[in-house]
Amino acid sequence: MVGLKHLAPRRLVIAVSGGLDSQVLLHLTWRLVSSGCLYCPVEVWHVNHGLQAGASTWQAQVARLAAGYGFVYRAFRVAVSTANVEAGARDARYAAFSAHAKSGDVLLLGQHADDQSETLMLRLMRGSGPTGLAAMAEVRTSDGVYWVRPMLHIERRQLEEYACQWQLEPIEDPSNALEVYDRNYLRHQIMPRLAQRWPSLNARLRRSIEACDEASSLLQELAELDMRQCDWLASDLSLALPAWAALSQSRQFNVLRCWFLARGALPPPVSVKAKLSQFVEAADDRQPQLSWEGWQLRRYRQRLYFVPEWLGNISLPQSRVLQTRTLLPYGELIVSDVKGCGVRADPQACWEVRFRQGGESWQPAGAAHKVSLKHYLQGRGIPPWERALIPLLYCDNELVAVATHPAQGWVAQADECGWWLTWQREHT
Ligand SMILES: Nc1ncnc2c1ncn2[C@@H]1O[C@H](COP(=O)(O)OP(=O)(O)OP(=O)(O)O)[C@@H](O)[C@H]1O
Repeated sequence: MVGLKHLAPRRLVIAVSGGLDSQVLLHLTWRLVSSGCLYCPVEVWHVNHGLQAGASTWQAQVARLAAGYGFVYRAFRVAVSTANVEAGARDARYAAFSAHAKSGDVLLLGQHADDQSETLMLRLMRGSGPTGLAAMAEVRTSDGVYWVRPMLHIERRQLEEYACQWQLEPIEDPSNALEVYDRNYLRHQIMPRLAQRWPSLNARLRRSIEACDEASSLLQELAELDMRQCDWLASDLSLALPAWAALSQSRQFNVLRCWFLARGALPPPVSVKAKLSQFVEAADDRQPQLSWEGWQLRRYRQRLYFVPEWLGNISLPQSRVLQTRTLLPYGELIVSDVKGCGVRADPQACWEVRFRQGGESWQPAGAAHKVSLKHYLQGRGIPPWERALIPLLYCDNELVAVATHPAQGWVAQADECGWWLTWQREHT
């Protein structure tokens, strides 16, 4: 198995459906463990999608398998949305794995070379670009968890021979025969014909996959360079509009695509792309915006912002009593003691966090007199859609501090000692 011996996991988890691939994966792992090549706790995880009559029987069969190999066994029951059963089952399964995996875990999945070729073909049919056509990654990390597919270079035929040699008894999922599912249709009707005409089909397709993977890495590197050039700020998800607009159109799209994918959002569809130049050229005071799939592109003072739509729909509390940690609907305020500068600490006073209603005024640190909050926020370049969300700190009904900059400490009135407030804002 590719690379598995070289991993040093905190815990090794094998995702086992009970089918051919995962049974071979399980057996190979057991051989590595029993020959002393792998020293770590090993667990077998099974997801019961509850979709088939045999689901509970399979769950029990996988439990027996795991016990036979001497591995810890865990099963998760998930609910699958029925709109698209195939994708729903996969999403529910990956969500269950993500929810239970911990940083340092290595999670093994049993996809093989034929699965990889099918994935490429499915993505071609969907019109994917280089990133999609790079198909499944052999190793991917997320939140410290390694998702590894060690059998991507092994053909299904080889797995069948292995299963036969070791007398494994894979569970046959009857839904694998249903050609209403695109993958099954490809597997049964298309791939065998292609392989007849072009022998070593998987190896041929793998060359394209590798070329796409390389092209995708280059596009990512170019996007990172361009984003730096465009003064991209992670703190407020924005970049400089003039620098971005000066790029060629392909590089503009490339920046947006990589930017959005990194935030877990879908890249802009063709309909949005077609409106981009109009959006860039619109006058500032028109407050132009483009929306798709729960996200918006907005402009403010020569910067381009990528804003999650839910931000506009948050229901904010009228007021919250300030605590050492005050949880707000999209972030947290943390109070710590400081010397030299801070909000003057008076534990006897009534401290509250509120949000903007309009008409507020206050006296920022160093200012000779009070200013309107609206002008203050304009002066700090806070975009209009952000202003309602900024936590305001009140002491005995008087506005004393304003959290204008997420993810940074903020102070209002200088004093000998006091409180330092950190506003940790959640971005999606
Ligand atoms: N119900 C499940 N529980 C745990 N892991 C699963 C489950 N379904 C799939 N997997 C994991 O994902 C891999 C790829 O899944 P795929 O969608 O090809 O499912 P599959 O065809 O049912 O896999 P298999 O050939 O193991 O039956 C499997 O090899 C396995 O590691």
